Amino acid sequence: MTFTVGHYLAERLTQIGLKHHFAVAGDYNLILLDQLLEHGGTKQIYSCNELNCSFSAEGYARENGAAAAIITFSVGAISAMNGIGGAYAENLPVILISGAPNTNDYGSGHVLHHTIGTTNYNYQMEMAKQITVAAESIVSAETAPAQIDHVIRTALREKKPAYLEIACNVANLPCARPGPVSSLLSHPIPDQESLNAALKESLSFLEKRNKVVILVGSKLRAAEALEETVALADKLGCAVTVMAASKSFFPETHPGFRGVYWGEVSSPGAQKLVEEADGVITLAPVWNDYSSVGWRNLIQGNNVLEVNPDRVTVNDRTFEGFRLKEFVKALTERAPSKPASLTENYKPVTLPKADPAAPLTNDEMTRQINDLVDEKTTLFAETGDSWFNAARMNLPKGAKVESEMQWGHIGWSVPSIVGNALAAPERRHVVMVGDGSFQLTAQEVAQMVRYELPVIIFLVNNYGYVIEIKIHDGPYNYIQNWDYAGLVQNFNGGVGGEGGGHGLGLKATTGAELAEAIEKAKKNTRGPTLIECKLDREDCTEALVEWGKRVAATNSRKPKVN
Ligand SMILES: C/C(NCc1cnc(C)nc1N)=C(/S)[C@H](O)COP(=O)(O)OP(=O)(O)O
Repeated sequence: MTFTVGHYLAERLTQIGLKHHFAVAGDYNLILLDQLLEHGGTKQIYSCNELNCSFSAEGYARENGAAAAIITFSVGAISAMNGIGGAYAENLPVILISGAPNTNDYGSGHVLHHTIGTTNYNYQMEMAKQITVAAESIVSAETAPAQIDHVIRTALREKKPAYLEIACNVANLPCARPGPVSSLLSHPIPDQESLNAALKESLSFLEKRNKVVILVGSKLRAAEALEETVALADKLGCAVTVMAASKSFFPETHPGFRGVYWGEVSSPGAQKLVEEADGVITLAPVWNDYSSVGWRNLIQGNNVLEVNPDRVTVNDRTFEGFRLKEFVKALTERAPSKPASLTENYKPVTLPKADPAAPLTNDEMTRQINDLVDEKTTLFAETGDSWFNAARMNLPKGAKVESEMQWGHIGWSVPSIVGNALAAPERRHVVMVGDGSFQLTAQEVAQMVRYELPVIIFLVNNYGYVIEIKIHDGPYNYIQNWDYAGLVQNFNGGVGGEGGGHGLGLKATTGAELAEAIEKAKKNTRGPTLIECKLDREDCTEALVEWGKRVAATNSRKPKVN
C-alpha cells in the first residue's frame, strides 16, 4: 500500500492516542476519509451534522485528551466552527480537518459548489484562524508532514483547537512516513530563575497569611495539574473550594473540600470562607460575567496568589516561563502548613426524599440523579438550570462532571456525550439537558442508538428557556413542546423498523415513576435511555433565580457617558 498524505495524518492521530475520529462525508473529503479507513488506526464515527460532529470531537477530547473531526469544505466546516469555538473556549485540543478544493482550481477563476460563490476560497482559512491556535492549508505532499505536525503539536501544547484543510486531490498522494511522536509532545524547558523567583514571592505571601483557601478553576484540567493540586492541598492542610465550571476537578471526599464558590450562589459557607480568607490561591480560574455573578464576586487582588497556566501573579509581581504543573509541584515541596481555614467539618447539603406519589419536582429529580452518580459516572450538565443542579450535587471520588460554562452553546451536551462515551466505554454516561437545549441537537440520540451507547438522558422538560425567563422574560422563551420520550422510537428505526435500535424513551411525572425509569435505564446496556422528567415551569433552583437577577442587572447596565 502506498503511504499517502492521508495515511500520514492517520498515523499521527493514532500516535497521539486517538482510537476514533469523527466525520461527516462530503465530496471534498471522501478520498481523505478513504485514507483514514485504509490506515485503520482510528475508527471512523459518523455524526448527523457537522455541528454535532465538532461537539462529539470536543466531548471525546474531554476524556481522551485530544480529538479530530473531518468535514467537507465550507458548508460543513462553517457549521463545525461553532463547536471549534467551544473547544477554544473550553481549552480542548480538537483538530478540525476540512476537505478542500482541487489544487487546479486555486487561482483559476472557477466558481465552486458549496462555496459562497466567489473565486477566492480563502475565507474559510481566515475564519478558522480566528478560533484556532494553528491553521494550515495542504496543497502539496512535500510540505504536508511539517504542516500536519505543526498543527497537532501546537494544539497539544496550547490545549486549544487547530485547523487543517487538505486539497481533495492531495489526500492520496505518496508521502514520507512520520518519525517518533515524541517530537509532537515535548514542552519547553522551564526557566528556572523565573520559577525560583515566583516560588520565593509565593512563599513570602503564604508566610504572612493565616486563613488560606484554595479555589480551583476550570483551566486546571487543561493544565494537567489535578493530582498536583491534591498534593498541595494535603501539604497546606487548608480548605479547598471549586468554581462551578471546575466541579469534580477536586475530590469532594477530600477532608479539605468545602464546596462550590460562586459568589452569592455558592454552596453554604463557601462564600464566607473564600471572601473572608486573608490568602486565596486561585488555580487556573476563568473570571467571566457568569462565574463572577455579574462582576460582583471577583477573587483577585492583594490577598490572592493567582496561578494561571502560563503565569503566576502575587504581591503585585508577575512571573512566567514555566508550566502551572511545575510551579504547583515546586510550591508543594516548600509550602508551610496552613490549617486555620479548616475550622469546622464540611456538611454537604442533601436533598430530602419526596413523597414518591407527589408530582415530580426539580429537587426530587436532582436527588435521584445524584444517587445514580457513582465513582465511574461522567455527568454532563447542559447550559440551563442543569448547571445549578450539578453544582449542588455531592460527588463520590472518581465521579466526573462536564459542563461548557464559558461557551454555553445550548444543545452541546447531547453530541458531546456521544464522543465522551466512545472515549470511555467503561464509564456510565449521564446527561441532564433541558427541553430547550435538547431541541438544537436532538438527532444525535440516533448516533447513541447506532453505536449502542447506553447513555442515560434526563430530559428536563420545564416547558421553555427557564434560565432566560429568569434573566429576562418574553415570548421568545417559550417553545413548542415535543413528545421527547416518543422521539426515541423513531431513532430506533421506527417500531419493528429496519433500524433495530435499542433506545428507550420513558416519562416521569412523579418520584416513583422516575425511580422506576432509572432502574430500567440501568438495565438498558445496548442503547440510550431518555427519561422525560416533567417539571412545573416555575420549579427551578433558588440559585438560578438569585443568579439570574444579578446577571440581568449587569446585562442592563446603561452605556458609560464620557
Ligand atoms: C436559550 C438559552 N440560551 C441562549 C442560547 C441560544 N443559542 C445558543 C446556541 N446557545 C445559547 N446559550 C438558554 S440557556 C435556555 O434557557 C436553555 O433552555 P433549557 O435547555 O430548556 O434549560 P432551562 O429551562 O433550564 O433554562
